[in-house]
Amino acid sequence: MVWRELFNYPGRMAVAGVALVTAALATLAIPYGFRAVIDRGFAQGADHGAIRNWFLMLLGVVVVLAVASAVRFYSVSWLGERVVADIRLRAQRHLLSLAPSFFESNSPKEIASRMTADTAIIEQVVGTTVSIALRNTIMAIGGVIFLFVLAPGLTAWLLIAIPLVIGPITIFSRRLRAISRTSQDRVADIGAMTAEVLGALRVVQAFNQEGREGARFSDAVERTFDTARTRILIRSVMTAILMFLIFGSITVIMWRGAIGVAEGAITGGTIAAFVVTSGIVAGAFSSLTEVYGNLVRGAGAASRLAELLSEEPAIRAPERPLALPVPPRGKIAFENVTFRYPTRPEVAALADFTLTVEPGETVAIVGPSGAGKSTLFQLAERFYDPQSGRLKIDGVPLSSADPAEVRDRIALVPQEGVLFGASARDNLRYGKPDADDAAIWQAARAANAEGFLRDLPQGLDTFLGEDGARLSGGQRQRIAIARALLRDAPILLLDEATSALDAESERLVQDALETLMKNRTTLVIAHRLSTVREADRIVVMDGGRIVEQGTHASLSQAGGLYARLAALQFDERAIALG
Ligand SMILES: Nc1ncnc2c1ncn2[C@@H]1O[C@H](COP(=O)(O)OP(=O)(O)OP(=O)(O)O)[C@@H](O)[C@H]1O
Repeated sequence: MVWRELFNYPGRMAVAGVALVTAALATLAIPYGFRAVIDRGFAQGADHGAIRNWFLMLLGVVVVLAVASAVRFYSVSWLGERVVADIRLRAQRHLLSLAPSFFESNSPKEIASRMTADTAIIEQVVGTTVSIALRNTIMAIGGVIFLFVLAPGLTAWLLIAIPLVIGPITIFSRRLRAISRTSQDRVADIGAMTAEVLGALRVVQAFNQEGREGARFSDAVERTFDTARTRILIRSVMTAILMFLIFGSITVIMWRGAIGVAEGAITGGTIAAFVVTSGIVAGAFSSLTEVYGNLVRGAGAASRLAELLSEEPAIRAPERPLALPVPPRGKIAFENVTFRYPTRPEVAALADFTLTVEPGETVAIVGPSGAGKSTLFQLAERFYDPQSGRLKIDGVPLSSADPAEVRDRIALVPQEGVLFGASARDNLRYGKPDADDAAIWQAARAANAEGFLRDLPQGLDTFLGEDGARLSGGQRQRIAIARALLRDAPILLLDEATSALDAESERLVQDALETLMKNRTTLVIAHRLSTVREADRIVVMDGGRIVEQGTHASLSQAGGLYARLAALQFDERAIALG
């Protein structure tokens, strides 16, 4: 997946590759230059011109190294960031195409963490780790070849010393990595705990539990500290052992080298070049062992994301969708529909359910909790497909139509007015992004939302805040109604709010709803007496089936489930009026 994304930028990849190799070779050229400078440039009686030439050459290499390193860093990091940006965009587009059922078995929280944490790991791998790995591979191989050319005898010693140093590093780093992971988890616990407590601050204070929360937090902080202490202790010991091994081996090798110089077998410049190069080679090897873990982590992150991206949407348009008739009529029919939620296959949320709502008709759905009322809406919006039976809009089966076209014919007013963290204007025209202010105000007026919208500090530009927390329940409902009015769809799915509003607010919402329902086919999950009284038909549901149908008057008289529900659910006047 990552490769495919990378190959969208071949030019950038080529530049990065050339810079990478150039920088690695320039690094290796520096000790070679040192040798020449020491052996020839510093020789007694050497000619100043020769000294200048050697030093200028060395400076030239340094300039190449500096420029190549900068180009490498920029292009490789650029690739890392770009690839992650592309993956994030693709992932979000893909997630929005999945049916809601996917998120019942895959928690949105976990997916959010994949979008941030896993992509960050990939960014690190592409932007840093791969480049470190390539650079160090080139330097390790090139360096060893160079060392053999310089002094084969000493290199043999070095090849014994390298595993001696790398071995402990590998063992320690593995242990350290495990502890770092625990350490990160502990820090995450602290974050989660803080968020939880602040989110429930009112409850904590109302129950006077600040002390207990403090103690709980203090436990978590101390646990984090203990883990961190183990981590830094291991690191300290590791530093001591490594220092000894690295400088000990250098000392031994130098010692061998000094004997060589004394015997006239090698020059001082060669020794200097040898020490610097072996430092580079050792560094390269140790980086390689370190980045290996990161590469593995990156592969894990990439495969989790790839899995997410390859998830097929459960609902999609057929190859050749049937067009819905124009102009729309607004007829909606459920024909022998049986449906079980994928996560709860043992319960039939709808069982052989048949209902036809004629264009312009208002049908109130009433029933106890869990009767399947909301499920009707879920199927009408085609968030799920029924296991048997079918739904039709204007005579076209939903499964043969394009879901986008079906949803275009429907305006949904959910129980809780959902508000996005955006301006009032954008919230209102959510279902019709091209609506102008005149149309927005007209809808707001019809939804009884004009007054409070005009009172907002910056009018329609006012930011409605996270979850629209700055508006009351009734105001949010009226915004949802105005939104549905603007959308102007022939079918209205209305889930009346159960939350109690004060009488004034209730009346405003009710008036707004009446305007909205005019000339539309309406399916309303009713919680208010006024709604059921005005409906053309009341459908009483229980256990996924229709148990009664009729008007308020006829059903109240029948003395069945409706009469009992009405007595409980609607206020006392319901009984009196019924
Ligand atoms: N997303 C879901 N996953 C699994 N089961 C579900 C899901 N949503 C609803 N159900 C189950 O399906 C049945 C019908 O639920 P539905 O939400 O349609 O009832 P309802 O009549 O709207 O109830 P309420 O008035 O409480 O909202 C219930 O048994 C419910 O537990």
